[in-house]
Amino acid sequence: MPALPEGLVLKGVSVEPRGRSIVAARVFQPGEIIATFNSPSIAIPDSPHLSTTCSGCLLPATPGSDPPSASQPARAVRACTGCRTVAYCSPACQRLDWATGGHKAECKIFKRVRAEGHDFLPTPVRALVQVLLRPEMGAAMGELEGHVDKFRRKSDKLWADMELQAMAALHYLGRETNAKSLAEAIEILCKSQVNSFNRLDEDIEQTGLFMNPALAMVNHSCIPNAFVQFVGRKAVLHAYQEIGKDEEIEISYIVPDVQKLPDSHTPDPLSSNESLNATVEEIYSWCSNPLLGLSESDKRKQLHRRWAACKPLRDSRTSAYAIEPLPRVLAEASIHFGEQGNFAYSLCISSFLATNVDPYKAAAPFAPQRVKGLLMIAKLLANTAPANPDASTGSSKALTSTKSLRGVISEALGKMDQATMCQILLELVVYHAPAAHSKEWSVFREAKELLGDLEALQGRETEEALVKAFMRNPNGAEEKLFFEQAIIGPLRELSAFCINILDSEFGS
Ligand SMILES: C[S@@+](CC[C@H](N)C(=O)[O-])C[C@H]1O[C@@H](n2cnc3c(N)ncnc32)[C@H](O)[C@@H]1O
Repeated sequence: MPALPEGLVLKGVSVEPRGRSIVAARVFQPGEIIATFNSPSIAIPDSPHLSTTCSGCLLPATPGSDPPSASQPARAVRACTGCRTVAYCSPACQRLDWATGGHKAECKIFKRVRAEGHDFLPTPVRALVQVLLRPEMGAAMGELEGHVDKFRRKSDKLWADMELQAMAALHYLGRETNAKSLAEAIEILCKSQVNSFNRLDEDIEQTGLFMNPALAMVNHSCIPNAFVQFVGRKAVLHAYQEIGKDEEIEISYIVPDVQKLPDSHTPDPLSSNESLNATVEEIYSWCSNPLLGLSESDKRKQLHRRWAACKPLRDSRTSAYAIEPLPRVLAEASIHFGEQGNFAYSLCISSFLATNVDPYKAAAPFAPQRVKGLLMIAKLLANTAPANPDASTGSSKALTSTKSLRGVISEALGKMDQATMCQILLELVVYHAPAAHSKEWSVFREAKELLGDLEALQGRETEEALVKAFMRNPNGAEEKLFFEQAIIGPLRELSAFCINILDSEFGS
C-alpha cells in the first residue's frame, strides 16, 4: 500500500468499480493544503517541451519563452552534458533532477536515443523507462490499478500502440524483449494511464505527466471537494470546500471543456438549450485555437468571426456568458487590446470576466483563474492611471468632448481612484494565491512586489488604512460599504462597457 501523508486514511479494497479511496482524518478548510505529494514520483514535461523546459524545476528554460521580470530574472539554458537532450536553468536544478527526478538513470538511455537519430522519447515511453530504471518507483506502483484486460478489450489499435511503446522502452534499455518482459512493461503502461495526471502548469499552460502512487488513490467526482496544483516537482492537493472528518476526498479527473446547458423546458426549438448545445459543440474547437502568433489583421478577423459565432450564446435567454467558448473569446479580446496598448478596453473586458463570467465558472474565490484575473485587472489599472494616460485613447479631453466610447470610458476612469482599486485587488491576490496554488506561484510573487511599490507611494495613508481595515475585517458593515464603493461599483461600471466594445470593434 502506498504510504499516505498525515491527515489522510486509505479505505476500501482494490475491487471494482471504485476500488480504494482516500478519506480525511480531520476537517480541512476551503483552500487549505490537504497534502503535498512528491516522492516517489515521476514529473516530466511533454516531450515537445523537453528542450525548452528545465528538467529540474519544470519551468521554461529558454530565456525567450520566459520574459524576465524582477521576480523572475532571465535564466540561461544548460543542456545536460551527458545526453544533450534535457535542459536545465541552473546547476541546482540539474542536481535536483539527478537526485530525485530520475535523470541520473535515464541519461544513458537518452544518449542511445540520440545515437539512433531521435531527439526524444514520447512522454509515456519516457515514464515507462523511468519506472523500469527506478526500483523505488517500480515497487511503489506494485499495487496500483492497471485495468490491463479492459485496455486489451477496448481497442486493437490502443493495444498495438502500447506494445510498440513497451518494445521501444525495452529496446533503449537494452533489455531482452520476450513475452514476460513485454507483459510487465505493458502492465506499467496501463497503470500509468490509469493513475497519472496531466501535469498542467497553471502559469505557462504547458502539459506533462505526473505520477505518484499515493495521490493516485484519490477517486474522481464530477462535483469534487478538492483539486490538485503542480508546483515544481510536487503535486499539492487543496480542499476546494470544507471537507469533514471521514469524508472521502475526491477530485475531478476531467477538465470540462464543453459545458452543457441544462435541457430547457421551453417547447420553442429556437430558444431551447438543445440548439444552444449544438452551437457550442460546433463553434467550440475553432473558437478555442489560440490567436498567439497570428498577424494583427488576422487576429482581428478571427475575433470578428468568433464574436459573431458566439451570438447565440450572447442572445440566449439564460445568460450564457460563462459557457465556453465565449469566455475564451472575451479573454482573447482583452489580451488583443492589451497588446495594442488599448489598456482601457482590455480593462473593461477583464472587469466583465471578473464580475460576470469567472464567478459562475468557479464558485471559490481562490479558484486560480479568478485570482489570475484579479492580477490582470490590477496591472491594467496601473496602466490606465491618470498620471500615465492611455496612449491608445489619444487626448482624453478631445475624446471626452465627442463622447465616443473611448471618451466615455476615459471619463469614467478619470473619476475612479485607480490606486486604491489596484491595492485592493493586489491584497486579494496575495490573500487567495496560496490557497489557489502556492506562495511559489509567480502570480503571488508579482502581486506582492506590485503591492510593495504601491504602499511605498506617499500621500495615500487614509486609503491604505481603509484597505488594510477591510482586509482585517471584510464582514464589518463599514468595511463592506468601502469595498462595495471602492472596487465592486467601479468594476461593474467598467464591465458595463464590455459588450459595447466588442460590438463596436468586432460587430457586423
Ligand atoms: C487513479 S485510480 C483511483 C484509485 C482506485 N480507486 C484504486 O483503488 O486503485 C482510478 C480508478 O479508480 C476507479 N474510480 C475512481 N473514481 C471513480 C468513480 N467516481 N466511480 C467509479 N470508479 C472510480 C476507477 O477504476 C479508475 O480507473
